[in-house]
Amino acid sequence: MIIGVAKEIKNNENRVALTPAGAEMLRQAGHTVLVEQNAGLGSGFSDESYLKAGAQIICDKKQLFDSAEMIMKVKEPLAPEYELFHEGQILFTYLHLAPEPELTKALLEKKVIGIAYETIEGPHHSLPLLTPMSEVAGRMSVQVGAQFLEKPFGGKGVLLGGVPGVEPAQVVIVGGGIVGTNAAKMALGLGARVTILDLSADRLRQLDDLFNGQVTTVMSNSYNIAQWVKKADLLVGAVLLPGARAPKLVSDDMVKTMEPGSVIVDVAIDQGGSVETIDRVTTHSDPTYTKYGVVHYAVANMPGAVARTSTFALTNATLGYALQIANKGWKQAVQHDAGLAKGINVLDGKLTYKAVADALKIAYTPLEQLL
Ligand SMILES: NC(=O)C1=CN([C@@H]2O[C@H](COP(=O)(O)OP(=O)(O)OC[C@H]3O[C@@H](n4cnc5c(N)ncnc54)[C@H](O)[C@@H]3O)[C@@H](O)[C@H]2O)C=CC1
Ligand SMILES: CC(=O)C(=O)O
Repeated sequence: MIIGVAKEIKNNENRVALTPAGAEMLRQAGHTVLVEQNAGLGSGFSDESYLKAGAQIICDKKQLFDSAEMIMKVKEPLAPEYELFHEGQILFTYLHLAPEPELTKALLEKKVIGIAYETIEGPHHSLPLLTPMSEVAGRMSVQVGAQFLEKPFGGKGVLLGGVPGVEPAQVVIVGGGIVGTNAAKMALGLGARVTILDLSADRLRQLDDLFNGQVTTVMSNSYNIAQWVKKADLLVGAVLLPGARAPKLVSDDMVKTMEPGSVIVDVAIDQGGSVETIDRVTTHSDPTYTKYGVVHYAVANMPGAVARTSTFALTNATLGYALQIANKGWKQAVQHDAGLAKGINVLDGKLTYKAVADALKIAYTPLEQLL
């Protein structure tokens, strides 16, 4: 198979979908790997390192897209990329289609085979290609939250851990999955008080065990969320209903009860965001805005800022799937791996992921009907 690795164009997106090691493994399996010029630079990989691994460097983005049977990316395509796809081309990347009607329309019109990292399933409904970036973003949420709590960054001037004689800050995390757990680890490590709300009583039990009672676990409902949002110095949005638009769990009225200079980091923004006062996606170059005196951070590609760590973590998880798709062809690969099949969101002009179809009010076609 001819595989094209595109350079990312999103604001401060420094990750790349394939490392030189991955290029070498695909080459050894008999595939042709085309890498867009400078695609790896933001993660510390030179064009020479890809050439040494047996890849070819392509200077022209259009030529790369025209030649490749499978395009590997990190982030969802942006408008200037929509035109570059061709019918039957495989796109292997994060897609997050539920909040993206224009992108979805473009991929359907182009009849692209869109395999979304974030909906591929592993054992027990785990999300193996989302997990590594959720680990990164969960950890970062506390790092960036701590910074924006500082006065020069618009915050109330509170140190997460406090100091002897001065109480620590209160971190409230809505959603106790991978992002939530990693945020809690960092916040506890810095000495903050931590509360996690989740819908699943089993998950709350696991968190209580995992943190040995050091975090407060609370059942998620609108009453409890309102109580805890009011107390939060740092609020982290970390919910997910796979594929679907994130539920707006934190209302406008709840945010109004927060103290001025408190901070919200809504990690779930890539699925549309879980906080009502977040009405726009922010970027690494302009990461925050203030509403009702509260600092809002809503960057949809947080791991792009720590690209070297993130690229290794992401490609550790994606490469095996890329090899399956390239070696067997997409159809056989999904027929052999039901978890990989869950990644197919669009195929042959049809929407094949139910939660996305429901969010966008587009007809849903079960994948099995198209195989
Ligand atoms: N902004 C960024 O750069 C990044 C964003 N993300 C996003 O972070 C979000 C969370 O991802 P993960 O932690 O991996 O998901 P996860 O599936 O591991 O955890 C989600 C948790 O939310 C809980 N939940 C669902 N509905 C809830 C409700 N009403 N109240 C409270 N909890 C509820 C679930 O029970 C689950 O424990 C996703 O949208 C993911 O795409 C992940 C990585 C990077
Ligand atoms: C998960 C995701 O959207 C990201 O890593 O950017």
